[in-house]
Amino acid sequence: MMLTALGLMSGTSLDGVDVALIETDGRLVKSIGPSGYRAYTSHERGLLRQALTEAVHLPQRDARPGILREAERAVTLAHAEAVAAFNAQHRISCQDIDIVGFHGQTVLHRPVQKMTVQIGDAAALARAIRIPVMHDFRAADVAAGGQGAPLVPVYHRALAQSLEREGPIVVVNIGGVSNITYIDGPDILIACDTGPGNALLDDHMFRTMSQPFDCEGRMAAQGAVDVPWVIRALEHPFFALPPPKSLDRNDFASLVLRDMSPADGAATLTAFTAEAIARIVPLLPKEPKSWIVAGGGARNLTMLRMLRERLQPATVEPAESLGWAADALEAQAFGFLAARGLKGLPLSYPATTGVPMPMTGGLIARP
Ligand SMILES: Nc1ncnc2c1ncn2[C@@H]1O[C@H](COP(=O)(O)OP(=O)(O)OP(=O)(O)O)[C@@H](O)[C@H]1O
Ligand SMILES: CC(=O)N[C@H]1[C@@H]2OC[C@@H](O2)[C@@H](O)[C@@H]1O[C@H](C)C(=O)O
Repeated sequence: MMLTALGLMSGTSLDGVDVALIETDGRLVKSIGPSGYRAYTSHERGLLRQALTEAVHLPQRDARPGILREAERAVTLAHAEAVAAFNAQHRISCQDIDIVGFHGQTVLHRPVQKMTVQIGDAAALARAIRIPVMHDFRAADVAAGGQGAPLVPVYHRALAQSLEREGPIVVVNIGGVSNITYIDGPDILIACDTGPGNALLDDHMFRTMSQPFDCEGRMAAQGAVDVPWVIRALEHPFFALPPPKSLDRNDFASLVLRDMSPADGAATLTAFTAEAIARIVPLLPKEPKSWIVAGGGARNLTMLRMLRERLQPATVEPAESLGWAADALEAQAFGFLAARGLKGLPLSYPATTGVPMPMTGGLIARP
């Protein structure tokens, strides 16, 4: 049975809430509907940044001391507003939507300690929007010994099925953290995080230029890469680990650039992200033939150039050039995952998260 699913994603970039509608049975994507976005205010972003700092001390995953409670309230409210505005704009009523997939906001991700924490109150959201809400997608995987991330690979696979192209294909999502999905025919699906995405670069642009990100990679385009710094940064043991593997947004936050201009800093951090993505190639079964770049990083032209230089002769193209919505892809994925969760289908596999067996997940909150 086809379901109309509304996916909601608030990613590690802490920029806002993406909303996307899809029609799916959890296997096939029948149609892709409109998408929307509700940016966080600077107050909300500040709260989320504080929540990330405080989450490091969380004693258990459902505890919400201090600022975390306040941040959770803000996340829930922002999502409720995002859905209300989206439904009003597209004249959709709550009865038209079968299920909402609510990722929440990750504030801590330490799978080794079986801790992955996404804040957001699903029961309150379900009451506010009067639609059943599936949430807590990562917990079952982590409890079973998996990484709990990335979860979008099953959606990338569903989209790639409609592309008639020879594998292996890699979809790389450059959000706050970068992750890849390797697809080779109907049976081979491998995934992992690769390293930084835009988070270090965003933090650098904010610190040095009071800008939220390096628009189109213009700042990086004017700078010179500090190659020894990138080589040293890549000595971190994470990069030599084979997939599956995952990261917390702040796993590389302790890496500090030496004193350099904002442009050189942007160029160096962009090169670090691109090089970290390219480092996954020798850890994959075969060299990919084509790369599809999704996430906000696909809008960074310097990032795309640096990726092309490192991944040739493979082709590198932004997801949008295939007609995929680069910004809404993850929100669509969480709509798709909600449909899969409702049907008890796997969200993750041994080769995508390291979970011992294919694993379904998600909990339901009803209005
Ligand atoms: N026009 C642009 N030029 C350059 N970079 C951009 C542009 N638009 C967005 N970005 C980058 O993309 C980021 C947002 O990406 P995205 O929405 O994919 O992240 P996310 O969903 O929060 O992250 P994650 O995938 O880690 O959960 C911004 O913080 C910025 O760094
Ligand atoms: C724990 C967590 O929230 N991880 C995110 C993060 O952002 C990108 C990367 O790290 C990915 O592993 C994951 O998000 C995507 C949506 C995923 O689960 O596929």
